[in-house]
Amino acid sequence: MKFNFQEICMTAPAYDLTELQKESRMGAMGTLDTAREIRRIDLSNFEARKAEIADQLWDAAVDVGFFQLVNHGIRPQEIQAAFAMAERFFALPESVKQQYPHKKALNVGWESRAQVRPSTGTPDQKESYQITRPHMADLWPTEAELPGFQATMLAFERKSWGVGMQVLSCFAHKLGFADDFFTRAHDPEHADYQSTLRLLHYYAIPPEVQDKLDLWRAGAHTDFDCLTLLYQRQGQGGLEVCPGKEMDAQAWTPIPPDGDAITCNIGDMLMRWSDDRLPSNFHRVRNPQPGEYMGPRYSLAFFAQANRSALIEGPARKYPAISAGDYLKQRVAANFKAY
Ligand SMILES: O=C(O)CCC(=O)C(=O)O
Ligand SMILES: [Fe+2]
Repeated sequence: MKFNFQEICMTAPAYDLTELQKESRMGAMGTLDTAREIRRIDLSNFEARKAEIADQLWDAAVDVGFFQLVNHGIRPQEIQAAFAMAERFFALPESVKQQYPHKKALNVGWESRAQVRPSTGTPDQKESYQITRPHMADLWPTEAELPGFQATMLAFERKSWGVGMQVLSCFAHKLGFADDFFTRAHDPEHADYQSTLRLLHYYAIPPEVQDKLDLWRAGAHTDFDCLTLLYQRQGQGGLEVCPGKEMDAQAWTPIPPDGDAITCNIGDMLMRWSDDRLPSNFHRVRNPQPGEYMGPRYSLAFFAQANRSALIEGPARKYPAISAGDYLKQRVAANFKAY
């Protein structure tokens, strides 16, 4: 498939969500800003310290929108086990992975170079596999193909959900909702649960193209969800952020992997649900530059996406109510147009 930059620009205004119109303007390289502080929030002793943690989360979310969680209760061994399994999954033969293809209607399963970001108009240089509990019937590799994969990933998904709900309970509190408001909206026992664990593998850069890289590992975007929990691997950097309120300046700040800290960002769903008080933020994964590590990059992302039937409506009703199901459908459609 050929991509023509002008064509992309001309089609951009056709997006009906304002989030997408914004995104279509964010494809340029921009400049570097290393002065922004990515705050680290300590979740230890959560129940007793909840009020203090909620204040810290709120301030970090409002200022930069990205923050890192430490002492979050997920053990380093569990994170490493999930990464090891993800690596094994992506190392399966193409013919095996093809049996578990991405389903656009449900946004689950395996894809390779299929996600075209509205910002760049080119396919992300990655493969990914998405797990959404209720829709996995024919999408798990068999135990013979990859022993222990399903159990490891389901356990990791559940742990990530737990941490995500702690953070969201703080935001609920600050927004004047009941503390368990978002936990109920992300109920995993419900058939319309749509939170997703995504395994990501950005391809190693072959030597012959290392000095002429024009594609993005992940083009600039905001996430569709309420909250993203991102796990990165030491030595495999490239993630950069540009706070939404500063998008006109297009200055990007790197967020290097940092031990077992979980990198978090607010997504568009929570921005809308908070009447824009909690801004979602642009981020991207850039290619390594000459002299940097050119090997593969793995990451794991948990997207807390409210259940399909949940109604997104802020306390001040700034936007018309929309179901989380309808909201997500529009965003997925704009990213996977080709099929
Ligand atoms: O892999 C990363 O570091 C970022 C992934 C990401 O932003 C996404 O999948 O939405
Ligand atoms: Fe993202």
